[in-house]
Amino acid sequence: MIRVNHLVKRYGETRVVDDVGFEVAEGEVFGLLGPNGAGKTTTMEMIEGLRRPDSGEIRLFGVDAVRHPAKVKELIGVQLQSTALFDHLTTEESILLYGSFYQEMRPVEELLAAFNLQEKRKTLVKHLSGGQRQRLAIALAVVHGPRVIFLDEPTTGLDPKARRDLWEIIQRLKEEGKTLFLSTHYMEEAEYLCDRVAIMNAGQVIALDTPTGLIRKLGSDSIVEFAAERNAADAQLRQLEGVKEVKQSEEGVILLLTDDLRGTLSGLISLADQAGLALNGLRTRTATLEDVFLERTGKRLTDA
Ligand SMILES: Nc1ncnc2c1ncn2[C@@H]1O[C@H](COP(=O)(O)OP(=O)(O)OP(=O)(O)O)[C@@H](O)[C@H]1O
Repeated sequence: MIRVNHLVKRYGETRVVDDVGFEVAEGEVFGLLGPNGAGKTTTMEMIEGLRRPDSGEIRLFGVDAVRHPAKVKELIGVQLQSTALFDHLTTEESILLYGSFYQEMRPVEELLAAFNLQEKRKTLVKHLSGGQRQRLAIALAVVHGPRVIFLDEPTTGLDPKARRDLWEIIQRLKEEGKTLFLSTHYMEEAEYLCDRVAIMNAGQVIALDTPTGLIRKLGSDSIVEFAAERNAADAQLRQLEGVKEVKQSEEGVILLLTDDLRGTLSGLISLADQAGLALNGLRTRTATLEDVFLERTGKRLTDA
């Protein structure tokens, strides 16, 4: 349904999208995960026909999106930034206005219900909460019933409850059979929502798989974390039972990636006694996409 090959976009000397390629299947929730500036928006907007690539191929439903951007726009739904909404229209008026841009539109009632906005139908957009604005922005993207919907960082800036509500809406769209293409810098969001995730860093796709597939490739299912004042025991840490990798974040937190949590912990406690290591804030957790990012780039997603 979406096929991207060797996509490149340069601004000045910098290749902000640098030879990106992937395919998205019908009905899939596909995510671009990466830190700010990784090139996610630029990639999405080239697929949406809003920016022109310097080179590469983009096909949507078999249509060449680089040569026929206008044709592509009819087939897709793009979530507007919530700042692009008209503050002086009501929720219902906004839906009717956007619907009027298309030959056919979904009934207003159905959209208000699907996006949990019935009680806000007569409310001016400027009086909606952040979560309500985001829900409206997505309602407007699907007003004409597109098969594929693009959501650029749909939950950025929302509180946890509003984020959860939006996740539910995204899952319902998936259940309706829509294809969803979303970008996010929240790894839990990518893990929770996406069937497959392309991790982007500095313009490139550095990993692409299902969230569980990406984590499985780490070869370690658990992480042991603690803060240590010094890195003296590094070599010994590497030799602990089960440890596949030792990483140290900039704030001095040591992470042990392990496939034998029990063995690693008991070895670590003995080592701490022998070497006088204080294991401040010691905790264990299961591996996440954050660890995949750290393993590939040496940086934390949140610090990158
Ligand atoms: N029109 C432009 N002119 C020059 N540089 C640009 C332009 N648009 C984007 N860039 C640069 O391209 C890089 C990628 O930007 P992009 O917005 O695609 O990243 P992103 O991964 O979506 O990040 P964010 O989450 O911050 O939106 C950034 O370094 C950005 O400064």
